[in-house]
Amino acid sequence: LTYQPDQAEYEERHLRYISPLGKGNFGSVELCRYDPLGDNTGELVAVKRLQPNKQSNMADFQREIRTISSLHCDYIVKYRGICYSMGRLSVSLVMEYLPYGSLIAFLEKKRQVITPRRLLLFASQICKGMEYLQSRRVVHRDLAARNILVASDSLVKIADFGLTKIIPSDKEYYRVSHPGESPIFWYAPESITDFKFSHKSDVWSFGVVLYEIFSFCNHHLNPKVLCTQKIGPHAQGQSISMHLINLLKGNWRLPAPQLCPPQVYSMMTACWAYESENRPTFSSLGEMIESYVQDEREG
Ligand SMILES: CCc1cc(O)ccc1-c1ccc2c(C(=O)Nc3ccc(C)nc3)n[nH]c2c1
Repeated sequence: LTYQPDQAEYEERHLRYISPLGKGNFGSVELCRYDPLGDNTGELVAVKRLQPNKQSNMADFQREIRTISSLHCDYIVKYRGICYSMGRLSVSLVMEYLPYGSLIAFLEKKRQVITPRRLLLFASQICKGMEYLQSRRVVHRDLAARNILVASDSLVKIADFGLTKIIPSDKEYYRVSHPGESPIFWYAPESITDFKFSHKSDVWSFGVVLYEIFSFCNHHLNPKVLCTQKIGPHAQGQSISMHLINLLKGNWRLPAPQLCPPQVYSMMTACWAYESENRPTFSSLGEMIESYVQDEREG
């Protein structure tokens, strides 16, 4: 019996279902224990089953697996392997299980005890994870607090690569053919108007994640809630995007969350430069955050 800690293929008969973990971009995520010894000593894993009837997603699913199996970074949820079932008809993705769950629930629950310094630590970890993705020419396309998972009180990781795209080596951006269930309130303007995605559009979304973090993911201050309030209830469907674009063109941005340090809000607004080339890079954002943590310590 060879013990292979990071084996790439999981046998379905040893993958024991425990409970649901929520709806992802494709299929749903479940908590399972991989317990080949059958004595409950196996590791807990997060498993995303692809609904077998959605064969159209199979190609996307294979691409997601190829992308994330090549990522190795402390700030990105680790790939564990795959599990074939139904005689290799359907495939499941097996990922590292993060016990604290989503950053949204964590910040809402612990808002009384979390310091701005801890929020900056989380921001710098996400920034480092994004810097790593950029070094691999991977564009996440769905960076949002809902896709950040908490590994411990002092470590968060980027998750859910269902929408990631790899930038072709001869281009600076990736253009998708359709918006899909696009979370437009996290999208850069060029992603809304031209479906263009790049590291610079991920930087825009990073600014929205900073906003979510420093508003402790307060539901009443959620980007979708605030933008919809600003646009007004009468708009619906396609015109919501156009209303949002006009607001952004008119220089409206999400307001500074309460208690948000001015330097942090200026980082957010830098990420929200309308023209993508005027936005900072993840490495410069990382330096800004580090310098701000330094000042705070000396302050
Ligand atoms: C397998 C889907 C996937 C696909 C991908 O490409 C990247 C990451 C993930 C993923 C998604 C969710 C989780 C989770 C969790 O949801 N953990 C938790 C813990 C506690 C509570 C309350 N809720 C929740 N842990 N590891 C996870 C990995």
